[in-house]
Amino acid sequence: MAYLNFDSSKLTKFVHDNELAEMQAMVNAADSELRNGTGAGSDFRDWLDLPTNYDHEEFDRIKKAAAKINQDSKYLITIGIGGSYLGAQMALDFLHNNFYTREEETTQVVFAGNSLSSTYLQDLIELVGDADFSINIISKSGTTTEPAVAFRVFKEILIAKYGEEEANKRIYATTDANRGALKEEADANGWETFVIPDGVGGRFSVLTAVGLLPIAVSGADIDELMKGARDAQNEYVDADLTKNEAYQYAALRNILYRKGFTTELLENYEPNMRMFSEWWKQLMGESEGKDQKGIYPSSANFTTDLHSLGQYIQEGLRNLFETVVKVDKPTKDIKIPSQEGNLDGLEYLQGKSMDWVNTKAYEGVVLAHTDGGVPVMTVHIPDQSAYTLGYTIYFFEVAVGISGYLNGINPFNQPGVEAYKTNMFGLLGKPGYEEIGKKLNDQL
Ligand SMILES: O=P(O)(O)OC[C@H]1O[C@H](O)[C@H](O)[C@@H](O)[C@@H]1O
Repeated sequence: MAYLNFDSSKLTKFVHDNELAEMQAMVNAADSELRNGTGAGSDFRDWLDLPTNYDHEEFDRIKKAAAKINQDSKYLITIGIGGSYLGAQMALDFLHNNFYTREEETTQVVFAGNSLSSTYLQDLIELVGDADFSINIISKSGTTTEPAVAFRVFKEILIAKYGEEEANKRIYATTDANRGALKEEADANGWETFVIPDGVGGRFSVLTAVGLLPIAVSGADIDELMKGARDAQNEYVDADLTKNEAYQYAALRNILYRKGFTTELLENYEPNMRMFSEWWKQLMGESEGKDQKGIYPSSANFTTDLHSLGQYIQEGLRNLFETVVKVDKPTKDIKIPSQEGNLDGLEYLQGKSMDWVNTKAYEGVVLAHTDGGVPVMTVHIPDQSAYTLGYTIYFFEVAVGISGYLNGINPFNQPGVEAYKTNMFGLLGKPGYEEIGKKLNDQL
């Protein structure tokens, strides 16, 4: 059995025994497109062997930069959006205490540039106050509006606080190796730079410096993270569906999709995995939602959302399926105390582990939702270690590569995200976009 345990045993009501095997020929074709680069978007497959084929010199520099930041900064303002944000945030949440703060000992990693909210940015400025800080600006293109705005604001504060020379030592730029506005600015000012490799798209970049620097600054073990991903890279190579659980997941979600189950909910039973779902949503949504087709990636956080979305999932429109990422061994457990009088009626649970109760809730939900007509699959992950996270990241990355090719699309581009940007630039009066702006303003 693989390190992760993918459980599709509850799908029998929805998927016949023969169906998975009948996908094998299509999976072989998808595998060949992915591995041999014969599929669309083949220039963006370098994440496939990233865990074994990364820049070790840069990896060491990341650790050194993290150590320096830990010494000289109370805050690391990590600026980025989409693939240049979600991976780091989800890893920090996944790997740390729910009330994560490293303020007292070392550096608190905080995020900016992931929205256009002026209130958020001003709140962050007020949080940082007079404290020492550094900036990690992350942008593959170097031109994305949200991070560029936040960077301007914090750069100005940094220079005012430290003067240009010291400020230049406190800015770390993670961007393209050779091109782009950010690369140019970094070179001109002598900032330390880290590379987002050409062949790794933003949503596949968490195991590059994009994720690794903030994760290392947070004190998490990036060696273990890479080791987990490396072992997963070695695990999920066989195109044989009986042997490859990441491919099984990819094939089964396509089988379900073709039966009308067009929305997938990624679910967890740990509040600090909420952002894991947000990371997964970009990975799946940007990869698969194109050519007017694709599974819509959504999420739910349990047991919390059983008290809000639970009704819909149980009895609403039957286009949903669920993929649970279940932690088998919690980082911490608590025993439920006894209480005199038993007024809350919970005495039958006294002395029981709270995680056992959480797991019984999960089991009950799987059966109820299955009865209600919602297919449920589970990816069991052993714990919330850095190793497990690296492994799990790779599981979903390789699955979406196969899944995208199974559905006949290019899983590695994202042409659709430009449409709103063009409109926004027109409305903002960006030079070169005046005509578009004029037309749009007439429509408003
Ligand atoms: O890293 P950047 O070039 O700033 O891009 C950040 C994000 O924004 C874009 O709009 C894309 O849709 C994403 O795929 C990307 O991750």
